[in-house]
Amino acid sequence: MTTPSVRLAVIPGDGIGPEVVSEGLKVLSAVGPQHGLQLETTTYDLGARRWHETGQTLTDETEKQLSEHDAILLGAVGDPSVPSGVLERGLLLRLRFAFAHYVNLRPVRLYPGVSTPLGDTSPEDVDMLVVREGTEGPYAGAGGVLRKGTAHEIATQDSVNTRFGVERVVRYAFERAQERPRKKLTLVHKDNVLTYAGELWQRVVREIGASYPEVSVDYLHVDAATMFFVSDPQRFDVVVTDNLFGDILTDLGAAIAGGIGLAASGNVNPPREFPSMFEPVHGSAPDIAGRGIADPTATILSVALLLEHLGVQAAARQVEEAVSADLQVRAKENSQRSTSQIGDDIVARATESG
Ligand SMILES: NC(=O)C1=CN([C@@H]2O[C@H](COP(=O)(O)OP(=O)(O)OC[C@H]3O[C@@H](n4cnc5c(N)ncnc54)[C@H](O)[C@@H]3O)[C@@H](O)[C@H]2O)C=CC1
Ligand SMILES: CC(C)CC(=O)C(=O)O
Ligand SMILES: [Mg+2]
Repeated sequence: MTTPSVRLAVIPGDGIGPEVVSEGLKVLSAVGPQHGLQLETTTYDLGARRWHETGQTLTDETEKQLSEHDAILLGAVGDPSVPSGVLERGLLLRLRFAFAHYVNLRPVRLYPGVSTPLGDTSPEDVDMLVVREGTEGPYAGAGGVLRKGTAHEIATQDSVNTRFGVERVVRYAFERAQERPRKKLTLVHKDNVLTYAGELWQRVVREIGASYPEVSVDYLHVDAATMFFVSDPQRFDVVVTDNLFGDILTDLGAAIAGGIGLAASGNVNPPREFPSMFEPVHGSAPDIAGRGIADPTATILSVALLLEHLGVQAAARQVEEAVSADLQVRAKENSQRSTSQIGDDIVARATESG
């Protein structure tokens, strides 16, 4: 069966972004066509270089062009030569908000053979799906500064939680929990202190949960959740949480599942009114950029999420199995491979099994 052609926008971005994205594309262009996928890729030069050259992060025209794609693959943005937040807010968050990426999907899975700081832990013990809200919370940009530069300066950063925004992400999380064997949903918040927002999240989970009687619901304060991620990861199946808590929890999730170089994510617009955007959980890692040592696995696993989103499940499994096989060999051989060597090896495994 031939799948219609897919228009993919590629934003390599900054730091290690271009290095890992080229490996993601290598895998995508090797595996996709085996499943009838015709890819039309357009690369967008956005990030620090462009900002220095033009003063622009993202123009309305580029945003419009991006919106005309079926999906986006992003490396990472952010560079020490650009004031903090300019690219992160002006490019990355702008896209997440403009394209209603209200689901920031972040699987936390320990692959066989991968070592974890948790010690003697098996893959079944770490298998969760974090559903992070992606368009609201403290990232919405509400707040401001009063009396700047004085001894009485006040900076506020408000957390925005709309009924509409909370409801749509919670409903998605219940849907995902419902389809998983354990059917468990954990709401993570801090409702003992953030009482207005926390109560809204609790109420929405209760109300929507009434339509999902098979899903068991649990609640943890975010501080306790960080502890249980490490001490008892088995207790988590699907986790739903706000933008900030989800950001922090998923770096921790990456650490317990073998490291930030393995953690994949998707910024998903479930109604498909806008292109969803797939990217590794990590940032631009300026400390290792340009040395060819970044691990591209997170980006390659993000490509698997992209394939799943495009409905080519068999291709997604093929990529994931190739990664899993590669990770098992890594564990045994403890070899130091370059970014592109890892990409080549995963392509070889994926295509020999395909
Ligand atoms: N989605 C995005 O575009 C994100 C962008 N950022 C931006 O990235 C820049 C750096 O942020 P950091 O807080 O340092 O986070 P980071 O995730 O870039 O790096 C944290 C640590 O993990 C290592 N690391 C990250 N990815 C790796 C990989 N694939 N292979 C091997 N090691 C890897 C880095 O070398 C560094 O030591 C900042 O400008 C930040 O704003 C941060 C997070 C997400
Ligand atoms: C740089 C931030 C805007 C994003 C981030 O850290 C993340 O989405 O994980
Ligand atoms: Mg983050």
